Amino acid sequence: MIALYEQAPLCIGGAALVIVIVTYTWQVLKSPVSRVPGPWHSKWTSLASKYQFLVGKEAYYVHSLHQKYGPIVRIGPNEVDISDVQAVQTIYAIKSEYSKTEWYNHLTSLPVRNLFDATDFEYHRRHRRLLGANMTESSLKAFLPIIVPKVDLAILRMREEMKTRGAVDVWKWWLFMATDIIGELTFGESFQTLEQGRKSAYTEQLELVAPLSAMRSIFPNLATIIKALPIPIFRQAVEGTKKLRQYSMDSLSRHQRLVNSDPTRAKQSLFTKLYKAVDENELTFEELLAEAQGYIVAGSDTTANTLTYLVWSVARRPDIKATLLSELRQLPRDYRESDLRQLPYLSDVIEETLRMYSAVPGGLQRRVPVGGAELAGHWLPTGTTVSAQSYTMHRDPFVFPNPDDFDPSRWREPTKAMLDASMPYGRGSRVCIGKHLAYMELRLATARFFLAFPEVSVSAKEGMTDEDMVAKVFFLLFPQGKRCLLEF
Ligand code: HEM
Repeated sequence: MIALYEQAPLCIGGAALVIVIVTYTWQVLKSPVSRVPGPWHSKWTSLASKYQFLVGKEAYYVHSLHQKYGPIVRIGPNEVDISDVQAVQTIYAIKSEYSKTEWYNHLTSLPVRNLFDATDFEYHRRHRRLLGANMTESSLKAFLPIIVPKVDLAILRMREEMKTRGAVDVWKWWLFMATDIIGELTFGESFQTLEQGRKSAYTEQLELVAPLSAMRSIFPNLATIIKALPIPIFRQAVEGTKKLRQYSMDSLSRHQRLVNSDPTRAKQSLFTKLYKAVDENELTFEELLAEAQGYIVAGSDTTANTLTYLVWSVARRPDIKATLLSELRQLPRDYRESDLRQLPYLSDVIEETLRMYSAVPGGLQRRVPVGGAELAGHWLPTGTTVSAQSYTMHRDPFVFPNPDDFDPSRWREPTKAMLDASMPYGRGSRVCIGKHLAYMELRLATARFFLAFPEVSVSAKEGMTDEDMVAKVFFLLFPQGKRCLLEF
């Protein structure tokens, strides 16, 4: 009797465990998501895809699932990825009711939300309206006097590096260029990485913060504990977060004071007009700060990596380079950015790069709205996480024949199916706000680069091989060798 009494806690614990397991099993098995095709383990856990995210391969993993299971695949008990045009049009519609998931909140450590990570529709709409006015094709023309000299300086620095090193790391210089451009357009002053030839302190801090962001996005609860532990890599990340915030606050305040005191002398930035919104209480300074920090991250690696893959892809294909050069050589000597918009092959090369090397190739997570939804032939309950990834959408062989070939000519007369499947900048109400700025930089840098270095080819110096260019994906894509050596 006494022995039984002593064992009671054990029995109660055991019974509770059995109840938990049975309830979980019951929930999993009755969930409509469990009927979506996918690997058996994804019914129970999303650990496999989380692991793939941490090693930079989730986009490839999900793509392989699509090749095996079809246009809709289960990647976790409550998570599916879809590669189906109709479903994509529903999920990422202009007036979509599919909100971004909390995953976006965990990706950044900002105390208030910004355009990129906002999950609330109204908050996002208000910010998009305020920020959008400066990001149209026509308003961005005013910033060409800031952008063009930075492109030219990047080309000059590449020429210098070629002389001293015998090869040029274009990845580094495009990153410096894109960072300096978005830095000056945001803060009204450049990071001057092109001038100094090395990463800015801001970029260095961003890199230190990255491991914690990755950890937080995958294991949000664990990250809170890890942050408090004396592990150097995470301590540095916490310190880095504070420094980034301080730098952004100082720069924005400095620029704001200049704009308010002498608007004619202050350099125009994408945020100049927004100080008025702050004064009129349409936007808080904290929100403005969060937007500025978001712009630096969203506007640097994306454009730099796209340019890197573009020049690398063209440099290794003499036929494509010759066609591009013959078009570029017809430009007047004093050509303007508007002339570049008229060049069809330049545009085809850019589109093909965006197809094959989308800077954000993985799934863009959204939440199924209240009431559930029928997508790609499956009923998904309220709250299911759904995503589509450009990596897979851009490799449908029925839409893009020989999808692994870099073939700009496929864009000469794009089919409706091609346009429907394309999503390098996302789609709908959350489509990239920096898309016109990115196109501007891509056009200018590509034209300037190939006209300056028509003999460019891929370098084998310093052990550079195609392996360096295999892309890793931590939400953003980058070459795993963290370099791209070319020579001319
Ligand atoms: C080739 C260059 C670029 C590519 C491929 C790209 C791609 C994307 C993609 C795929 C999204 C959607 C993300 C999602 O739905 O989760 C996005 C959103 C965004 N991008 Fe870009 N981007 C590029 C350049 C830029 C630049 C230069 C900026 C500078 C301001 C920028 C700022 C943003 C912002 C703020 C958002 C969030 C928009 C919103 O949710 O309303 N991007 N970008």
